[in-house]
Order: sequence, then C-alpha cells, then structure tokens
Amino acid sequence: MNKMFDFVRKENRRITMREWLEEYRAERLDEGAMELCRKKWDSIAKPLHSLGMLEDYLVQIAGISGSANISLEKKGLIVMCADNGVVEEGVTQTGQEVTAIVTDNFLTGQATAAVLCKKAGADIFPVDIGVASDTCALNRKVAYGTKNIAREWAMTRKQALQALKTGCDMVGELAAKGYRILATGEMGIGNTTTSSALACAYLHQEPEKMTGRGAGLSSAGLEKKIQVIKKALELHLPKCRDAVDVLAAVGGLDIAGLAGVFLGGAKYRVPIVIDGFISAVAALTAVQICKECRDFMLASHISKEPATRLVLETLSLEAALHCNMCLGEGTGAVTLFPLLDMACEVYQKMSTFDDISVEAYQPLT
Ligand SMILES: Cc1cc2ncn([C@H]3O[C@H](COP(=O)(O)O)[C@@H](O)[C@H]3O)c2cc1C
Ligand SMILES: O=C(O)c1cccnc1
Repeated sequence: MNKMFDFVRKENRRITMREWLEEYRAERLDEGAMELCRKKWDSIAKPLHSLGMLEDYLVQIAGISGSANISLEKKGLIVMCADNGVVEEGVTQTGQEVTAIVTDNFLTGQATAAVLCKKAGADIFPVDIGVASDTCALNRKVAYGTKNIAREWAMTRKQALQALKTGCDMVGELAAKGYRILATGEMGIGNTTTSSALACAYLHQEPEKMTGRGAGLSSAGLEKKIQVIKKALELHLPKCRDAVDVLAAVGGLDIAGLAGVFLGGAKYRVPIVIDGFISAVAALTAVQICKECRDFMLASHISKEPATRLVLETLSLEAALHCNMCLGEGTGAVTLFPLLDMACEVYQKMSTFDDISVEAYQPLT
C-alpha cells in the first residue's frame, strides 16, 4: 500500500484515495427514459420539437435521472472557492484577498450568484476548498491556497485527488437531500490563468489562443499572463503522467473540486450544469479522468473568455445562452434554471393532442 495516499472510510473498509479513483464508476444514460420523454414532447399540442434545445435538455435530464417524470423542484449551486498561488506573478487585476470577501458574500446574499440563485429558486452552497484565509463557507479546505505554478506544482497529486473526491461527495450529499439538478460555480482570483493552462495541456494548444482577460486584465497584463502559462507548462508538463498530474501541476483546488462535482453527477445520476470557461475546463478535466461523465453535463452559456468555444466543442456540448457573460461564480449556469423550469412547466402541464379536440387544429376554410 502506498503511504502517500490518505486513508478514507468507505463501506466499512479502508481504501486509499487512489483506489477511490480506480473504483469510481460513471452510470450510463437511461435510453428508455429518454425515449419516453421524446414521445411525451411529441404528444404535446404544439409543433414538433418547437422548443428546440429546451426539449433536448429535458430529454437528457430524463436519461440522467432515469425517469421521464421530470421534476426540477430542488435546484442547487455548488461554488468551489479557492486561492491560486500564481496570483503573485501579476496575472490578475485584483488581489487575492477578494476571493475570501466574495466567498463570504455568497452566504450574506451579496455576491452576484447569490442574487441570481434567490431569483431562480435555487439554494447556494459555497464550499471553501482552498481559500488562503478562513471563511464562513462550508469548510472542506484541502490547503490554504495553492503554490505558484510558474515555480512549482500547484498542489500534490494527493491534494488533487482529495479535492476531486470532495466535489464528488458533495453531489452525493445533495442528491441524498433531494436536489435534482446542480449548477457549478467557482470563486478564486487567478483561476482563469490555471484554467487556460489546463486547457492548453489537455487540448494541445498554445497559450496565445487559450488565454483571455479574466476579470478585466490590461493588454500588458494579458501578455504577462500568456508568458506565465507558457513557463508553467514547459516546467511541469514533461513530468506529468496523466490528467490528475496535469491538474495537480497547473490547476487549482477550485477547478479540482468542480471536476469532482462533474464526476459526482455521473456517479449519483444528477444533471450538472456547466457555467463559463473555468467550469467548462473543470468539465474537460473530469472527462480526461472518465469520459462517460460527459453525458451528465449540460452546457449553459458561452463565456466571453476566448477558449470557451473550443472546450465546449471538444466536449460536444451546445450552450443555449449567448450572453457575452464572463463573471463566473456559477452565474451563467443559474441563468439557465428559469428556462429549464419553463420547459418543465410545458412538459408537465400542457395538453396533448389526445386531450384536445383535433378539429381545433384544422386549418380554417
Ligand atoms: C470582485 C470580483 C468578483 C468575482 N466573482 C467572480 N469573479 C471571477 O473572476 C475570477 C477569475 O478572473 P481572474 O483570473 O482574472 O482573477 C474568479 O474568481 C471568477 O469567478 C470575480 C472577480 C472579481 C474581481
Ligand atoms: O467564464 C468564466 O468562467 C469567467 C470569465 C472571466 C472571469 N471569471 C469567470
């Protein structure tokens, strides 16, 4: 047994983090439930497939939950909050202390995602998975921030695995409490830098193409950010053996936690909504670890960060919203909730062709 890995209790026996990952199994979509859902849509008194992607989202949700009887009553947003050591390279417009302030604001209702959640009827679950100071969020701290990727690995492989498991377990806990759909969000100054680094590594792209201005970086700052990502990739990638190593080397605890949430979606049959660029990179990370978990993801919007399209294309996922948003926190993902609720209302409540008189649908002569 490798002493490097922590012991955790599972099913009355002790398994290592590594064994946890090896034992992880994604469920498969329920084709029967999807077919029933499609048939129900086609029976509703409206032109066929006229709600377009809204119908497709619900078909996918039926496949994920394993039932054509869809309910989105209980909705939640998991926000993974963590600091990123690379901030000391000057790759962001604001300082690291903003992470803790916004993290606390999720619970007081002052952060943007909290306002949107309230309006959308969703509960918000901020998780402190690695903020550099103590916060009021749910304490699942793996470390007080990561190391600077321009100099060393962001975290150890063990920490990356712990963060993955933390995210996966969160989905299990919320599924047990009746949550039927979960959105993903993050708060971590500097995490567009780590996201771009991961996207470059997984998609074999150059930083120039995959790097944007994050939360409002100057042109000089953007050039610096690209050079920092280049340096980190050159320094660490040759030593990485797999996707978890890449995550540990140039990622962050926020992204690792979210990747775990995506793995959890496929394990516990819960639809997980992708937010913007950072969340999409976490989804990509999860798919590098287990490709089947992709079927349990719903894309919400296309972030303004330039690499988002390529990441979503790689995942073969289409997003309904094109709002030019670039805020993070889960704001784009939560914005999809009211649309899904409206689709659900039509799906559950509208008359079918069988219910109504067919003559009413005959053209007037
Ligand atoms: C006040 C404030 C609130 C935020 N809420 C989300 N982000 C977003 O910006 C950060 C990523 O951008 P970068 O890599 O440039 O730091 C993340 O924390 C993200 O969620 C915020 C950023 C700021 C400044
Ligand atoms: O798309 C995102 O996730 C994003 C973009 C900029 C800043 N924060 C988040």
